[in-house]
Amino acid sequence: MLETDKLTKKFKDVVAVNHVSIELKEGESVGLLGPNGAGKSTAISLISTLMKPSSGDVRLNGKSVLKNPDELRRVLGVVPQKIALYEDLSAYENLKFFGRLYGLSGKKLEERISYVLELVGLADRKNELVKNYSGGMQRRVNLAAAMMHEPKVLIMDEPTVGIDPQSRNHLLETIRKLNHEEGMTVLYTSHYIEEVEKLCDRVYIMDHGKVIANGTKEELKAILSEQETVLIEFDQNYPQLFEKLGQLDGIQQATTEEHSLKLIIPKGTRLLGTLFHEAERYDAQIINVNVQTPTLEDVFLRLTGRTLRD
Ligand SMILES: Nc1ncnc2c1ncn2[C@@H]1O[C@H](COP(=O)(O)OP(=O)(O)OP(=O)(O)O)[C@@H](O)[C@H]1O
Repeated sequence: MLETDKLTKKFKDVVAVNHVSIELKEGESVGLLGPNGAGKSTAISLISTLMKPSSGDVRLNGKSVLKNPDELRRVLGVVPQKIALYEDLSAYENLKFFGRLYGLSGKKLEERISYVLELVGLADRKNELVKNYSGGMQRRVNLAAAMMHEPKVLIMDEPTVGIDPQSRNHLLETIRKLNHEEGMTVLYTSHYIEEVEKLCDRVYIMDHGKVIANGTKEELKAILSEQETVLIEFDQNYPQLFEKLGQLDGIQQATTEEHSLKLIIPKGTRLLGTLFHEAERYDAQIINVNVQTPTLEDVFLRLTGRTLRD
C-alpha cells in the first residue's frame, strides 16, 4: 500500500536517513524501532511528505507521491511527537478546527468529532481547555485530531513519550483496536520495545539512519535461535565479578542493570558451574537465575552491541 524506496535524507554532514526501504501492507501494524537519534522522526517526516528527501522515493499503491502528495495526505493521519494543538481552545474546538481544515462541516463534522472523542476516551471532558489537560490527555487529543479525516493509514511518532501510565495504556489500546477492529494500517515509532511487541506484527529496526533488520517478531527473534539469554540476579551490584563473568569464554553479550547481569550465550553452554564458582570467590549471593527466550531488546543488543536506552 505505502512504501519507501531507498529513502535518504542528508543534513550537511549527517545522513539522518540512509537508503531506508519500508513497506506497509494494508491492515498491517508495523513498528519502527530504534534509539533516540536513529532517524525515526526524519523517516516519518519524509514518508508523510512534510520533508523532501535527498534521494529515494515514497509510493502509494505503486505511484510516487513526491510530486503530487495530495492523495497521500488524504489517506494519511500523522500523529507528531510534539503536541500540535491550540492550547487556549477546548478539545472540541480544536477538533472542529481540524475537521474544517479537511473540509468537513455540519452534521458530518459533529458526528466525526463525537466519534474521535469517544475513541480516545475524552467525550466527557471535551469542553475543557487543552492547556489544562495532562500531557497524556493532550496526546490523546493529538491522535483524535489526526483521525478527523478518516485516514486509512496512521503514522505515529513516539506517541507515548513522557505520559502517565493510564493515558499510555489508553492510547495503546486505542491503536490496537483501530488496527484489529477497523483494519487501520499503522506505522508505530518507538524506542519502547514492549509497546512494539504488543502492537506490531512486523518490525523494522533502525540504527544510525539505516534499517539494520526487519521481519515479523518471530523472524527477528529467530536471529537468536541459537542463543539463550540468562538473567542472573544478585543481592547487590558486583562490578568486578560482573566484568569477569562477561568475559568468560563463549559469552556473546553481557549487560548489567542494577543488581542483575544479563548474558547471551550459545544454546547448551554449560555456564552454571563456573557462575556459582566465581560468585563464591567474590562472596556474592545469587538470588535467582533465569533462562529466558530472547526478546526484541536482545535482538537489538545482538545487532548493535548496545541497548535501546544507551
Ligand atoms: N533539521 C535537522 N538538521 C540537522 N540534523 C538533523 C535535523 N533533524 C534531525 N537531524 C539529525 O538526524 C539524526 C536523526 O534524528 P531523528 O530526530 O530523525 O532521530 P529519532 O530516531 O527520531 O530520534 P528522537 O526520538 O530523539 O527524535 C540525528 O543525528 C539528528 O541530530
